Amino acid sequence: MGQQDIAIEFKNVSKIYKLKRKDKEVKKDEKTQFFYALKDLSFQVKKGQVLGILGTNGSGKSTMALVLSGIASPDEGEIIVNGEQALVAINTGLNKQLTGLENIELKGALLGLSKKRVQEIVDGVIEFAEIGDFLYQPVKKYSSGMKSRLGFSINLCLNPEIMIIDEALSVGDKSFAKKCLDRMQELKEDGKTIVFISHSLPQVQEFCDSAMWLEGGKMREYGDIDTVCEHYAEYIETYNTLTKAQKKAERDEKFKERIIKDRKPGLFDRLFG
Ligand SMILES: Nc1ncnc2c1ncn2[C@@H]1O[C@H](COP(=O)(O)OP(=O)(O)OP(=O)(O)O)[C@@H](O)[C@H]1O
Repeated sequence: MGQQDIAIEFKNVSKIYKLKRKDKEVKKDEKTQFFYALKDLSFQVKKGQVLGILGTNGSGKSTMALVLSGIASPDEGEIIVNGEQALVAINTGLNKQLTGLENIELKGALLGLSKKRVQEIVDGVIEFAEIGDFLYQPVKKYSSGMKSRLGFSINLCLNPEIMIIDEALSVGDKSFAKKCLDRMQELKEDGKTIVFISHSLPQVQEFCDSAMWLEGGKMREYGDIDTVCEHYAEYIETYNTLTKAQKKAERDEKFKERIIKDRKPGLFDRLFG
């Protein structure tokens, strides 16, 4: 496979977050900790590939969407993206003070689009989002379903080569989710590269041709859709048989593995100094 066939490449990518601990038993100098939201991920996504990202709460899926779309940058490693990418997510990308229309104009200006192109996107959003006069209201007055409709529609109308969808279908009504899925199917048939992050295993399995399973910020498995979904379903089934205390112990154990004990001064000075 040549470099021209690759849409996305991660080379040893890590994302580090700062964590403030308030528990009384934690020593003063350990109140601030750093941990890996994503750890040492290396993989490639081919052009036209439809990749599903699976993982339980806190496994790093949304962080993955942020670094994939360039909203957040990795703290270690390198991400190479060939083609314009757009992120569709519930809570990112929209300015709450601005109206829906102003959000489209702002996005167009940031991307350097012509007036004509922006008008085409506005027309497309009016048709697809079906939010009526709310387009002229500030986004802070929108319900989460409306925000998702607007965000999804803007990104669809931008027609990006790489589309990253983070849980955008989990809010709003079923008929709109169906309309989005139909549109995503068209994008897939058009050969666009799609990264689809969802809590719904059946949705991922139906729509994607490959899957990545994230666990504790690390890649547990990456490959053919049916194989990864089967292993993930088995894991979830076993996990669901655990008691509350066992689940908590497992979560705590995984979290400990993500904490960075060895503070590399250079890195931390650069990140947080
Ligand atoms: N801005 C932030 N600052 C500090 N920690 C963060 C931040 N964003 C996320 N985290 C933490 O990073 C880890 C990964 O979070 P992320 O949201 O990527 O997981 P997720 O798989 O999308 O979870 P969920 O399914 O619950 O949405 C979690 O432990 C989360 O609490």
